[in-house]
This record gives sequence, C-alpha cells and structure tokens, in this order.
Amino acid sequence: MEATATHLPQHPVATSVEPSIVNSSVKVLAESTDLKSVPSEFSFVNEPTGSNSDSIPIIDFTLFTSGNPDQMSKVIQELGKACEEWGFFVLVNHGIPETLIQGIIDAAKEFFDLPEDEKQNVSDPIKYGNGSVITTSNQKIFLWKDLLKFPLHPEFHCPVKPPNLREILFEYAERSRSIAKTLLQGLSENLGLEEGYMEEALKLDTSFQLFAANFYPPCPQPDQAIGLPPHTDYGLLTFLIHNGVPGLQIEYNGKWFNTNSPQNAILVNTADQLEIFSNGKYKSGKHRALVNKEATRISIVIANGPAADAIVSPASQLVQRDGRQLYRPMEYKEYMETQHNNRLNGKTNLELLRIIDS
Ligand SMILES: O=C(O)CCC(=O)C(=O)O
Ligand SMILES: [Fe+2]
Repeated sequence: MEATATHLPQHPVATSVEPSIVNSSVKVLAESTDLKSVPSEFSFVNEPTGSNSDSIPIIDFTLFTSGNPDQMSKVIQELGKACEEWGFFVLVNHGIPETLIQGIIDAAKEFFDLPEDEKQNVSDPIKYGNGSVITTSNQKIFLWKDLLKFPLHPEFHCPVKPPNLREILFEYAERSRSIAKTLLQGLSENLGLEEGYMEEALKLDTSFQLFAANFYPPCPQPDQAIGLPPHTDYGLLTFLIHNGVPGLQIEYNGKWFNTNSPQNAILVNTADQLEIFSNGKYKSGKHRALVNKEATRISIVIANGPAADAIVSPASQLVQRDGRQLYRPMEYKEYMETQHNNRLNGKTNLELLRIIDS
C-alpha cells in the first residue's frame, strides 16, 4: 500500500494530458461490467471523508453592482476575508443564466459521450485524454477522470463537436472574465492599491483564460483512486461549476470540507498568482476532487489568470507596507510550464518562489 503523503499537489491544467492508456478512456474502462477494482496504474490510496461547514463564505455578486457604497464596502470586506481565510468562496447571484451554465455542462457531457476516435481527433492547443501526476518517488499515477482543456483568451479555441459548444462557451468565457474583473477590482481595493495598478501589473486586458472539463466516471473503489489529488491552482481566480454530483473538497485549517453549493452558484478559489501578487495576504486555496461509486461527476473549470507574459510579483506598494517581499517574481507562462516539472523536486512552484528568511 502506498501512503497518500507521497503524492504532491498538482494543478489540473498542469496535469499532463495524454492519449489514452490501454486505448481506453477512464469512461470506457469504468463502463466495463467486469471492473471490480481499480487497476494498479490508478492506485492512489486516500481517506475520502470530509466535514460539512456552515461557515464556508458566500459572496452575493449583486452587492458589487447595487450602487450602494455601504453594501459595496461590506461585500469587498467579506470578499477579502474569504480570500485571506479560506482561499475559497461560493459566488451567488452572479447573473449568468442557469440555462447557460446547464448548457455548458450538457455540451461537455456530449463531448465526453462522443466515440473515442472523435475525441482523440482534437487538435492543438485543444487537449483531450487521461490526466496523470507524478509522485515524489517518480511514479506516474493516472487520475480517475477524462480531461478536456484549451485556452479561451486572449485567443478563443473550442472543439468542433458538439456544434453548439462554441457559441455558449464564448459567452460563458466573456461573462466569467467580466465577473473575475469585478472581483479583482474589489480585491485590489481591499488591498489598498491604487486604481488601475493591478490591471496594468497583471496585464489583465490580455488575461490568459483556460477551460478544463473534468469527467469523473463512477469508480469501484473510491478510496483507491483519485479524481484530482490535493493541489492549488495557478492563476488568479478559478471558477468551477458542476453537474450536481458532490466530490470537491477544500482544505481549511488542515481539515477537509465538502463543498455543497446551491444550484447555479459558481465555486471560486483564490489561486497562486493572487497569493503572490498580494504578498501572501490572500491564500491559494488547497482542494481535491474525489470520486464515488454511483454517479458520473462533471466539473467545468475556468482558470482566470494574468496575461501569459505578465511577470507576477508581489505588488510593490504591499512589499513597502509589509516591509518584506514574500515571493520572487516569475513570468506566468513560465510558471504554468514549470509547474509540472517542479513536482519532481518535491515542491510546488509556489513553495519554490517563497522567500524564506535566512
Ligand atoms: O472537479 C473538481 O471539483 C476540481 C477540479 C479542479 O480542482 C481543477 O480542475 O483545478
Ligand atoms: Fe483545482
């Protein structure tokens, strides 16, 4: 038996995506009626229990647009606190129609239901396949999911099938960027930064936005495989919607919590570039995705980042105020590219960039 402690945090969008192993998607593997146990390539022993909490922050997006200064300053404070303490919040009343959210989830399901050869046919930079992670003992573990991912901004990409995906995804991507922009403006104010500083430093006009759809089929032994091991995301704010099947857990004070979100909410987590930019004030929320025996889970992730060529460092004003700089700068593109390799050194990029007092 392997200890879960040997497995390192890993970002899904940094997860290598490769053509299927044994000529099979996890979906096809899971559909085989004689599958009673998890094949050894997927073996990831884990303790899937999590607690429920009433205190997971909920942010009402209408308060940003109410025009009422008191409500606005209250919600900005709540948002800042959520990012400082949990690195995670549930965004409600965000204005994206439920039909659009449901449409994206249905279209993603349609994609995963296509014949294997059609899915394999997507062309770069669209990637489809199995996700894998590498352990500190340099062992490759396959994740219990199929994965589709591609960039949405500054260049929009989309698979040809299903044909309705392009239009709804374009709209969802735009609306997500606009919501992310409002939230980031709120956080910039909460940090006490000059207006416009964050937009310019992170080059938000050409922000890099990435789409990932995760398809987690039922698993015969949910404690012997993992959808996604504990990790933090790269980027600024990750948005997640799902098909209603539970599986996402967040870590808070060293404990795992289930995320039970109201229908149509967006689950948002603070990601690495925001922790760096805020000089450690906001915490990149650690989370994991579990699998279950009964139902397929689909999650749709939008990673809202800085521009790929932005060199992300702690905001100078914060460094001056705090009297110390907690992270070294790194170009966002390099951060994304090296996230995967660095795991072999036993550290995440965020840890490698952290400046430790000597
Ligand atoms: O599917 C989930 O709930 C988690 C996905 C995730 O963490 C990610 O894609 O970064
Ligand atoms: Fe994630």
